[in-house]
Amino acid sequence: MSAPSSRTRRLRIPAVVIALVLLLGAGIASVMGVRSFQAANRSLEHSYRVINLIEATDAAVRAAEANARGFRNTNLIEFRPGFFEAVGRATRLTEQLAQLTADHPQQQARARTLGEAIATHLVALQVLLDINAIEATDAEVRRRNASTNLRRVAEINALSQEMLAVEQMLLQKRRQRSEREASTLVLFIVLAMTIALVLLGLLLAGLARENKRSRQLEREARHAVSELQGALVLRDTLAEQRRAQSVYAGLLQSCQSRDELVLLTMRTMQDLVPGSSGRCYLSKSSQNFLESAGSFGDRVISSSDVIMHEQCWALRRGQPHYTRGRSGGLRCAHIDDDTPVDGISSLCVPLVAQGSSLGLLHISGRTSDAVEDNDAGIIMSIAEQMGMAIANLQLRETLRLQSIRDPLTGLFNRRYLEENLVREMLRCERRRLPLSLMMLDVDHFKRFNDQHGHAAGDAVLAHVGRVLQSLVRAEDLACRYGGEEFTIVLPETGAEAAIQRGLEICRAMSSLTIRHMDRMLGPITVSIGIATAPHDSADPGLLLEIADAALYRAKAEGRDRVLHTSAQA
Ligand SMILES: Nc1nc2c(ncn2[C@@H]2O[C@H](COP(=O)(O)OP(=O)(O)OP(=O)(O)O)[C@@H](O)[C@H]2O)c(=O)[nH]1
Repeated sequence: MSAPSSRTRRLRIPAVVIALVLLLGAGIASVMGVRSFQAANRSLEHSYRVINLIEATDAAVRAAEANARGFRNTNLIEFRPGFFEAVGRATRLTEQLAQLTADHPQQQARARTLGEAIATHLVALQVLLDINAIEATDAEVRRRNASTNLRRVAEINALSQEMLAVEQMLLQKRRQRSEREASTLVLFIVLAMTIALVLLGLLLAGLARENKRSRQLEREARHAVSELQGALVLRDTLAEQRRAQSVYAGLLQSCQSRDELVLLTMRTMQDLVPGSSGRCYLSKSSQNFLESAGSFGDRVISSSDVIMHEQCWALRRGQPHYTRGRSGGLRCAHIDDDTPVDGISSLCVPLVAQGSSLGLLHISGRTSDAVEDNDAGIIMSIAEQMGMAIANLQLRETLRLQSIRDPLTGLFNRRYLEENLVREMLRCERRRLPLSLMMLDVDHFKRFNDQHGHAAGDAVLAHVGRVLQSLVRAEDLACRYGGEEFTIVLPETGAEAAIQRGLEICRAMSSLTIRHMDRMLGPITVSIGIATAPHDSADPGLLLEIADAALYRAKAEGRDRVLHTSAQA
């Protein structure tokens, strides 16, 4: 593409020079032609003037002859002036003829000869006017004179004719030369103009082609610039998205709860895919449905708050499921039927970690501005990180529960009790409210173990744990203190209320029927010792000891009872 255009460009200057030279040549030729035409006209005019002079001279000589003869024949005096006027005219004309033919020496020589002959002839004619002299002349002399006159007239005629013929010939030659020159000139001008016009036409065509090519290149350059700008914007967007993802990954590690994690994810999604909206569903442990845990954006598609596992293609297949408009894939059953289809894209991405399904990210948006390829990549990356974060959170929660819960009864363990008893006592003390502490021990548990076996004993302890959990308030702390001994912290509870609660527990335990290995166990009874702060002590360790002492006394007094340091039930 570049080689021909550069060759054309190289030829352009010589072509312009040639075209200009040809046009200049045509111009000069035109001027020269006009001048040559003028010169030819002048020489033609000159020839015509010479011819006219010859004919006028001849006419003047004839007029002189006619007047001379008229006078001699009629003797009328009127012929004399005409004669002399004709003689004078003939003499002037012969002189003019000699001057006019100065450009042609031979013609001038003829003109002079003719002038001399005419002059001689006119002198001879003048003799005719002198009648007396003629009559005095004898007949022989007159006859000789007449013969001489005739010869001179013939000579004058011959000279005139010769001059006329020569002038006609010159006229003819000049005319032919003028025509030849004119034809050559016209041919040259036509050729020069044609070549110049062809060259200029070719140049203009080349320029037009180049102009078109330049415009095309300009368009391509503009397109390339806009593509580059688009690429730069995309690069910036991707960099911003990478930065947001890295911030998200960092913050994920610090999330303390699923709610926090969902909130963070929704905000991040809002930033990363601003044109879309979405929801996050989390699985309920050991249940076959997912609940909406958070959302972002203005919803363009309506999806159920609770979805069954089988309602979502992504959950069923364990991989992302993408739909685009009416014809772009099957919609999941959790999307409401009456939501618009055309121009809407949606993407369901399962939240998976270590092979187990933890939830679902459902993103939707208008096809033009959301859930495109890049967005889908981001959403899947976010879903992957979120899945792992949820799994980590669950693991942490499990470990935390394991560290504070007793695995057999599900109640808090002794370490948790000791940590939280101090806090609860301080809180109640600040608010000037009482706090009761209950120590509970299963009666004759050794005997029970011995009769039914250790596994049956474990089953009883697990049941006791469940009963205690069901009988305490949410703010109470039910703990397994160790072995078959339990502790319940009752914040904001005075001695009376604590004793009532203890009695309820005793009744619930004695009516407990436990089935283990197809055998009915029980009934069981429990003994309970209670101490209340700040009445008994404001010190957690001491309060425990006082409650334990009350329990010891309850055992000593016959078991299956509740005993408070300050009162007995
Ligand atoms: N099955 C089972 N037994 C336990 C567990 N922890 C402690 N024990 C048993 O509980 C019994 C406690 O017996 P003791 O402390 O002598 O008291 P008791 O037999 O309950 O008699 P009193 O408390 O005086 O009514 C022991 O035999 C322990 O082995 C446990 O986790 N599971």
